Amino acid sequence: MELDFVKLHGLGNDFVFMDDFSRDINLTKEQVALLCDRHFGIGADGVILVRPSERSECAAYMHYINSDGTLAQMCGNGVRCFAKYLVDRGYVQASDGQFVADTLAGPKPISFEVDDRDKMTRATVDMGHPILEPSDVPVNVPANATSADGAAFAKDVAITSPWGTFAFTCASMGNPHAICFIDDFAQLSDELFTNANDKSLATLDLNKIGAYYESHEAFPEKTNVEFAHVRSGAIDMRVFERGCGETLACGTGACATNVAAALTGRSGRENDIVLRGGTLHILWDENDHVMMTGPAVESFQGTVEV
Ligand SMILES: N[C@@H](CCC[C@H](N)C(=O)O)C(=O)O
Repeated sequence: MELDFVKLHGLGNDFVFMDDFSRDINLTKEQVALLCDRHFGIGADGVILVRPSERSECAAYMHYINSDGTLAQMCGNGVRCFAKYLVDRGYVQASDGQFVADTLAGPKPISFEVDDRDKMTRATVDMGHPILEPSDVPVNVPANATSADGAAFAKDVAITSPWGTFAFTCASMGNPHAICFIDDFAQLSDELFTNANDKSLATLDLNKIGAYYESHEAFPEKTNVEFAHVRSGAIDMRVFERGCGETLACGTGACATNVAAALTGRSGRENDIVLRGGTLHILWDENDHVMMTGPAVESFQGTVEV
């Protein structure tokens, strides 16, 4: 079968988009893995099928599939690219400046900016409220803290690994995240770094430690794993994503990290989250909504045989 595709990315977190308004694309896990393969396929972190929405207020439905073929409820970088796909192809009027995207995690209102050719450049997505109750994240640990709004959550919960014990704060943005803040990388085992003479977030061996925690028994639906370092005015973050491994950026991960930093008293509620692929601006507002702002870029389009 030949399928048309468009490749888009948000800060290097990249996706193969396909028009599935007729709902007749049914990809197997193997086909998704091949499309996402960087040597034998197009190369991407996930596939996004653009489908009709059953909600009258929504322009379309984003069906997100990780590169290993598993479904995820939400994708922050993907939903900005979804907005660009819809605006640039005229499914959403550029002059409207806003619309609502439908996702497995519910409707997400989006406002966007366009350039002088009416192509979308940046978007702010209302990602909704974070889910903090541990059983809803889900994470199999009891809540050990309460937010200023009275929400119980798992704060800096110690979970052991073969390389030492790490403290995770857990939150869901529709999909699960476990965030570990590290102040001093020099204290960690040499085995966790690709260069033990330069221990930093940049040299942390995420393929080792991220993969371990992604599938840890504490996380019944697996988890996205973030390692973060708070500095003045910004938070540096790297992510090992459930179902695709390390990516250059993760929108939901940036939102969850911002929430976790605020919840644990490490920062305020508004931060630049600095990822390998660039920076997202995240605000956890007074109405308990997390607002994510960042770019979306189209790379190329083509036809592929699956
Ligand atoms: N890259 C995404 C998240 C994609 C889904 C994730 N891997 C999961 O399985 O939950 C983002 O930008 O949020």
